[in-house]
Amino acid sequence: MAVYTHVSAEALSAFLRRYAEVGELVSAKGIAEGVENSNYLVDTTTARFILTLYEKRVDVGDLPFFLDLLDHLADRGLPVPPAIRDRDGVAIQTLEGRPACLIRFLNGVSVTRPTPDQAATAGAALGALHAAVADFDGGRPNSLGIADWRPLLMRCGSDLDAIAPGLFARVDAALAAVEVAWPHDLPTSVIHADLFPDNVLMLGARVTGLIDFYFACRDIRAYDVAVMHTSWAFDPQGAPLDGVGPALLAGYGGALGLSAAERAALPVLARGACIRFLLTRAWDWLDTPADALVTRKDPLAYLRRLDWYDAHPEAFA
Ligand SMILES: Nc1ncnc2c1ncn2[C@@H]1O[C@H](COP(=O)(O)OP(=O)(O)O)[C@@H](O)[C@H]1O
Ligand SMILES: N[C@@H](CCOP(=O)(O)O)C(=O)O
Repeated sequence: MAVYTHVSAEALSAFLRRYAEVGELVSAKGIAEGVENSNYLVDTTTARFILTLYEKRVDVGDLPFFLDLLDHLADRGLPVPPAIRDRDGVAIQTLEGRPACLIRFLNGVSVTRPTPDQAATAGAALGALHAAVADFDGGRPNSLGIADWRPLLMRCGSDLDAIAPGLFARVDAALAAVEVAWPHDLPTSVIHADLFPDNVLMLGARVTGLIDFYFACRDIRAYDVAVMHTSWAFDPQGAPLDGVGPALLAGYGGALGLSAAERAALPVLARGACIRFLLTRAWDWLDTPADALVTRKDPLAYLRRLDWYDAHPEAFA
């Protein structure tokens, strides 16, 4: 469960009074999913909201970019949850000493074993997102992009071998190969950078919500497709799901299209995405505070994906 900061009922009641038409607090529960921020499901006398308190990896200076991006995407009809503004028009608040936003609740559930139909509509939603940001001027560099992976590997160091014997050497070698082959001339744009199944809300095969834009940044657009492939085309343990990867690419291709150069780069982009999530999961695995209500995510599920991509060069043909 991701609740790092505890919010008292008194503080939350006072917080909600900053907003017009939000009503009085009825209940608040810490949300089990998520690992980055503290999230609460808040019911009031008028509606349901998500309360997010921003934690370790979110820089408060980046919040205006994230919120502007959500407003931009919502204006273009994408199912994203804008932050609610208070009576003074302020979206970014402080609660229990942390930056915090009250966010519109969206219906839907995230799938753990996507079907090809669900992957196709989710891929199309990423294509629509990339189309919609074509006229969005904001941006921030990717704070977990390829240049950050080797420093993160070195920070984890030999502790990686406590997770699995030989893990440091395996990731070191895989990263060296990715660094050599990384493309530098593909189209860039604002990307989500973390569009895992748990960040897409669905009803059946309909996408009802795209959430958790707190890694959004400017980077290689096809890297976003690769991140989706690594997270959608496998079960949570890292075993491939029949037909899901091709359906995802077809959905994205139908909405926006992949150039030959982008498609050719997907194998290295996907291996890079595996390394990124393996390393951040490993760091969290080694570093999670003992009293945090958070379920650590398995780094080795991304080692299995890395092995699978190595063994299946035809995956993106
Ligand atoms: N706007 C929203 N509408 C409905 N549920 C949401 C919304 N935002 C977050 N959630 C729920 O909260 C969970 C954690 O949110 P998320 O932003 O992924 O957290 P984190 O940033 O900590 O990873 C999601 O998996 C989802 O269940
Ligand atoms: N998606 C990443 C971790 C970020 O957590 P999220 O709940 O915001 O997606 C992973 O699974 O390692």
